[in-house]
Amino acid sequence: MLYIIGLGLGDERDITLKGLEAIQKSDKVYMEAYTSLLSFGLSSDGLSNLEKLYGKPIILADREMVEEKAGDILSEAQHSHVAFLVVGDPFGATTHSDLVVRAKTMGIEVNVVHNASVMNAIGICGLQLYHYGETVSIPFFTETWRPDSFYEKIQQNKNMGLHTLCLLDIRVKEPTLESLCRGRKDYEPPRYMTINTAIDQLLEISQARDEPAYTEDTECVGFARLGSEDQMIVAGKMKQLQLIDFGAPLHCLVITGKTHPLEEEMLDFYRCRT
Ligand SMILES: C[S@@+](CC[C@H](N)C(=O)[O-])C[C@H]1O[C@@H](n2cnc3c(N)ncnc32)[C@H](O)[C@@H]1O
Repeated sequence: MLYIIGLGLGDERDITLKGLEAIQKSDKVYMEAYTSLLSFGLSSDGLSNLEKLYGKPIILADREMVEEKAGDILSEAQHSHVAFLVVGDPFGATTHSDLVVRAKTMGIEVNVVHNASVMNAIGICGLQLYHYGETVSIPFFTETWRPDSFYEKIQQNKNMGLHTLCLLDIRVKEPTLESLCRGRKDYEPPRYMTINTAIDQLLEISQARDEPAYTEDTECVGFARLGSEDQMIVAGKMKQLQLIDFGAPLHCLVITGKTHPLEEEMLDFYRCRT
């Protein structure tokens, strides 16, 4: 049996009772550690908090492990109970479908335990979830790679009056360029994109267009550490949010479309006053 269990967004206590029971029944517990982050991070302390509450040792599975060793995880699940933990919801903006497809193809029973995701937690600001268009991901620009495919999607959403959720890049366990050349793997320190960097990049792309889909005066909402006790939510123009320090990761940004008066009333609670 393969259990795929959502942990929610805040800390170890956000697990559901069903999720906890499934972990306790499992012979081995893996935790996916590269598409999101619980609010206390994955330091050795953070991990031991999880292990203490869940009563089981947890094996951290980075991208390499999930991509290269999925076969091993799945063959364990053929004859024992294996839990695969995912921060947020297993199907909220993450693609664990490949694992499910491989498991089902091998005849392994798959049991998914859902939890809160960033995709629904953003509802707290009052912008209606059914007024959103396609979600976009903003990757870190480099000197030589400045992809702008998110721009057309934001423009299409804007044209339809829809809001856009921008998920911001996470770089965990990325091999350094030097180490790739040397054939030995050294890793860059983890990087999590801030709202400030996202806005810099978004404006760099829109400023090169004739009739930009958004400008520094476009209304947005910035979210940091949703679901944790110190979560931060601020609504304001892009140029206002650009100056705010949102603190520790994770961050995401919503570019608003056409708003309903009730949405505006809710947004007022979060409005930037500067
Ligand atoms: C791949 S998505 C997260 C998927 C996760 N499975 C879920 O359901 O929430 C990761 C991105 O979502 C955003 N994000 C995730 N959790 C967040 C949080 N608690 N607060 C703010 N943004 C968050 C960040 O932009 C992050 O880079």
